[in-house]
Amino acid sequence: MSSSASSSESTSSESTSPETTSPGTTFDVIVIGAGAVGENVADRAAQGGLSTALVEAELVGGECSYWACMPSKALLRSGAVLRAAKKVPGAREAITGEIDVQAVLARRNKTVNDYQDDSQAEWVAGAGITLVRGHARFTGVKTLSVTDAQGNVSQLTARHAIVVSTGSAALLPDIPGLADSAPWTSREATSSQSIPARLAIMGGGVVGAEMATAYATLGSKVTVLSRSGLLSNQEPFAGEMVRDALVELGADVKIGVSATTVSRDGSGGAVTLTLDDGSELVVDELLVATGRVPNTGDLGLETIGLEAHSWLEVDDTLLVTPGDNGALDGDWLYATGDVNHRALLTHQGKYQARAAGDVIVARALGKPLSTGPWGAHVATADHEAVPQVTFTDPEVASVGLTEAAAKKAGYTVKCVEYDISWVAGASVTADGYSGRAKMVVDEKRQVVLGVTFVGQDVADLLHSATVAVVGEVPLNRLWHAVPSYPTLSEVWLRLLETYGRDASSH
Ligand SMILES: Cc1cc2nc3c(=O)[nH]c(=O)nc-3n(C[C@H](O)[C@H](O)[C@H](O)COP(=O)(O)OP(=O)(O)OC[C@H]3O[C@@H](n4cnc5c(N)ncnc54)[C@H](O)[C@@H]3O)c2cc1C
Ligand SMILES: NC(=O)c1ccc[n+]([C@@H]2O[C@H](COP(=O)([O-])OP(=O)(O)OC[C@H]3O[C@@H](n4cnc5c(N)ncnc54)[C@H](O)[C@@H]3O)[C@@H](O)[C@H]2O)c1
Repeated sequence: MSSSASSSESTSSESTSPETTSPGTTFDVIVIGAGAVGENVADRAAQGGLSTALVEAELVGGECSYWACMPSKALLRSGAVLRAAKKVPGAREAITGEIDVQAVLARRNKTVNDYQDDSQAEWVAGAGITLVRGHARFTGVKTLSVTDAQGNVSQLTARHAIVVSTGSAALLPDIPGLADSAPWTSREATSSQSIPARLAIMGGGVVGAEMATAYATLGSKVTVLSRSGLLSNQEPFAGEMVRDALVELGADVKIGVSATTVSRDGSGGAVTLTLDDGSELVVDELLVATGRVPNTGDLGLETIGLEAHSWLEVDDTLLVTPGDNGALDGDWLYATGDVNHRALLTHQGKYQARAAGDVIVARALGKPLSTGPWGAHVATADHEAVPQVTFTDPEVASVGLTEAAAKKAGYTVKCVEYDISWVAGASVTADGYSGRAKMVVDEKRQVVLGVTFVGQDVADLLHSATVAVVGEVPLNRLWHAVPSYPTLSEVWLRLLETYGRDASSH
């Protein structure tokens, strides 16, 4: 399932390429965690000619493939297609029944390959990477022990680098009774084989908003408890539009309300939440979607002078920043993906993986480094050019800085907004199209700092904005990027027109 399924040989003259893993095996590079990110680091290192081991405790493919991106999108897609068809006369009349929940769950199961990772393990082998199954723990500088499912322990040593790509897990807030109430996390929400009649969701972030959309569509009576507005890291109108849509789907969205205690009646009984507005909520399942913690609790970090349970702070080449920790001397410890807390997104982690894999190869082989901003060996885009699509209905697609974030960062900005329903492409897409776009412009440099699109089918519009932000394309040049008629991308032209054209600067 990895995006870059090319094969490679470990041909470096200084490399050893073991056939099997045995006590004391040495590799050039060891990657801990075969999620989407770890797979890509290992692939780049192997393609660069380094002998590479990939250690995985659960399923090759990680969270994204089995319990996050892919199953969540599978749960959401059928409802989105159905609603889209209902907005187009001719198609609408052809809909003769309700959503088929069992078929949706079956398609989700197929999407996650029934929780089997053989095809991904096959890809790893084909890429010339040695897969080591088991739980890795540091035992010292450049050394690890790996404990497999049978309890056998083997030792691995890295010649050049170890990369921690162990991802993150759901955070459970410290609310009395919560941990003992068998709450759902994103894992249960994305893998459930049935739809609870009543589902409460704690947290109005991305997981909360997406799962509220999915479960409300699939028949649950959903109640969302959100301390702040929904999707509070986005432009405010995004969360407001998603909230309105959820209410239309029959969900109850309680803003500014938190649970103070949680309890469950016996095993598998109803869950009761007491809320800080004085009310009580009784549901069949409670999904906790209140953020993430790093998978660094049982990693032996103490043996190399780092703290267990901490996020691993890295520089732009993805090296764990050493501070005054002598154990990290020699540029050998890297962290990529969720575990470094830079941008908890698969695509951004894979971007880091490409930079990290390549810089490890360059450092190992003494090749020139390209570590200035936007160089080949750095993850510059993590700072101010991160794209993200939230697959609610309407979708929220954004890149770069929001107005609030840009002002906080010290930019002088001018922002323009536009109602996407006014472009011709929107009226073709759906009757009664509802959507909004916003562009944040750096007034000084006349470049786009951030763009947000909210509406049906805006996800694939996003890359145009990402190119504009990353390329720092001047506004006067963007006028020459002509959007095709009649597509949703004409919103670009409208945003520019709303901003105004300065002919003197051309
Ligand atoms: C519900 C949900 C939906 C999401 N949807 C999207 C989306 O649509 N798009 C998007 O871009 N992002 C999405 N994300 C975020 C995305 O899932 C993560 O950013 C991504 O999975 C991070 O990849 P990773 O490789 O860093 O970590 P992971 O995918 O978590 O992989 C880490 C791997 O390391 C293994 N591991 C951990 N510790 C050890 C150890 N000690 N020894 C050996 N192996 C170990 C784990 O078993 C795991 O396989 C979603 C997240 C959630 C929760
Ligand atoms: N489509 C996507 O790209 C996608 C989808 C799902 C998840 N993800 C990624 O996964 C990560 C985790 O998502 P998430 O939704 O768990 O985290 P999040 O940080 O996006 O949202 C968590 C929300 O929970 C709230 N919260 C925290 N404690 C609370 C409490 N005690 N009671 C009520 N609310 C509380 C926070 O204020 C916040 O709004 C995100 O960083 C996201 O980028 C991405």
